[in-house]
Amino acid sequence: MRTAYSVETVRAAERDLMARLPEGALMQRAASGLAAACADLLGRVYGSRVVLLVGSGDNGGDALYAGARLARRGAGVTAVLLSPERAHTGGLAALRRAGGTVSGTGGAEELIARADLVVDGIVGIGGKGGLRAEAVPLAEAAARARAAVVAVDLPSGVDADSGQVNGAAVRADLTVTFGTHKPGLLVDPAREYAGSVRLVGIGLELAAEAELEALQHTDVAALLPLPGAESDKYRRGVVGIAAGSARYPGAAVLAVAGALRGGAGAVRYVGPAAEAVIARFPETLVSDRGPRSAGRVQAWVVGPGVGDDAATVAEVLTADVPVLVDADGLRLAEPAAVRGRAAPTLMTPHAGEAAALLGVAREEVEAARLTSARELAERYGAAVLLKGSTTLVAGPGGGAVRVNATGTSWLATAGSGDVLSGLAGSLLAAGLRAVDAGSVAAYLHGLAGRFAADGAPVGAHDVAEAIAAAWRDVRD
Ligand SMILES: NC(=O)C1=CN([C@@H]2O[C@H](COP(=O)(O)OP(=O)(O)OC[C@H]3O[C@@H](n4cnc5c(N)ncnc54)[C@H](O)[C@@H]3O)[C@@H](O)[C@H]2O)[C@@H](O)CC1
Ligand SMILES: Nc1ncnc2c1ncn2[C@@H]1O[C@H](COP(=O)(O)OP(=O)(O)O)[C@@H](O)[C@H]1O
Ligand SMILES: [K+]
Repeated sequence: MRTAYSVETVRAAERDLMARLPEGALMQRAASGLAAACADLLGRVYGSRVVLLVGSGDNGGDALYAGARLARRGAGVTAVLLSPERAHTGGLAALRRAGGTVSGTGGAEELIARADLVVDGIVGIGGKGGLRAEAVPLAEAAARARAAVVAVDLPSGVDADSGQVNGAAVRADLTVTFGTHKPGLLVDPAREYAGSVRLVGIGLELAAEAELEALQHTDVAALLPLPGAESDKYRRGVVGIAAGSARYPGAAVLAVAGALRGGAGAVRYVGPAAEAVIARFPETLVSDRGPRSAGRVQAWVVGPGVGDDAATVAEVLTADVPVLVDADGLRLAEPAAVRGRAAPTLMTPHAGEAAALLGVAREEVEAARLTSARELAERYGAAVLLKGSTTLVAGPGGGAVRVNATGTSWLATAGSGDVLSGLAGSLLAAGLRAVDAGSVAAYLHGLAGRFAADGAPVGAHDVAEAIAAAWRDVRD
């Protein structure tokens, strides 16, 4: 499991560790890891031109000490000081001793244009808001330059805890982060500014709960529901799909396609698209009676393509088994009916649907994914899977939010959300907890999207078909 911790937790762990170590030891660990990453990126350090962008805090100190290490290996290193009187004293002295030079911000843009590497030590976890005005032209020059950009701890200007970006921020090719990932490195829009991320251990002991968790292959493999020798189709779980309409039969077909690949032993379909479902998937158990009379299921999926069929949504919400609510179902569900449920509920909105539920603009949700997912989970007392460039799954009781690492923008294709809801519903029926079902489904769906696309556009049915390959890859 990859984890990310809040700034508050990182600060507390740093304090504990610093109290036990000689002064400056932690910063030397950070600088040594940073210099090594810069050297790897440069390939040849000797003779290279390195520009350090140095702010007034310890983030700038890391950059200065790393710059000193590179200067000792023969790089030409210039530090651009944003606040010369407040730059880290020890770091500055170390850089000067190693033969590095120092410059103010005048002329910095030309230096950046000629550099092989720009190290962004403007601001780290001490940052508030977007970049300050004097730093903006430097970030812009770095973005224009051919130099590789390495961010120290975080790209300056992004919010470490939320992943929000308010105003200008540095765009890095690589971020070297210390001790632990910060939430902003894993959640868009900030994630996009970070480039690839390298974690340098500095010995922090993080006792508190993580803010974010990202499942890895082994975590997913441990959660996948596998049939035992004594399994039969009912013991593996039956998932009910209440989806589709005369107008949108395809949503039903795609939700069933996902559900058949999710580990439940049988898929039961109720709704007006039974003919289309059976034509494509003859193994589906179909019923033209309402959800309550359709026969026992261990979990329901309701909503994809149901149009305005509020009665079906309301009926499913009274079920005493886990229910996944998606698409039209999110619009039609009575908030009180969701909140009043005793069995688990998993809601799977995209940003537009989440915005409608929260009563804000879509852009607000996209700018603040983490808080939006948490807020929805709390308001509805449900697990919430927020889809999009970063897929998050928040539990109803707070705690670490799951962030999916496998997504690909090839998944932004009509109907792929229907496949996801069928898949997640199937995992719920097989017995996974709501947060696990959502995050395992997002993981498999993301991998399936990558496998199906392989660099070319795909349709949602291709994604469904690739889910089996995603399972095999995870279990390998
Ligand atoms: N304390 C330590 O021993 C260690 C610190 N570490 C480094 O220290 C950093 C945190 O250092 P600090 O607490 O000094 O804080 P930062 O260096 O992140 O930022 C604080 C300074 O930046 C300025 N600032 C705040 N917001 C800004 C903005 N939006 N634009 C421009 N300037 C802004 C503030 O005036 C303040 O002087 C970490 O991110 C990490 O890089 C690491 O070296 C690990 C060890
Ligand atoms: N930019 C993106 N990067 C990664 N995944 C994305 C992106 N945009 C959409 N997705 C994924 O594609 C799927 C689309 O679902 P949804 O928006 O419900 O579409 P539909 O309603 O057409 O099925 C979701 O799994 C979502 O997370
Ligand atoms: K930085």
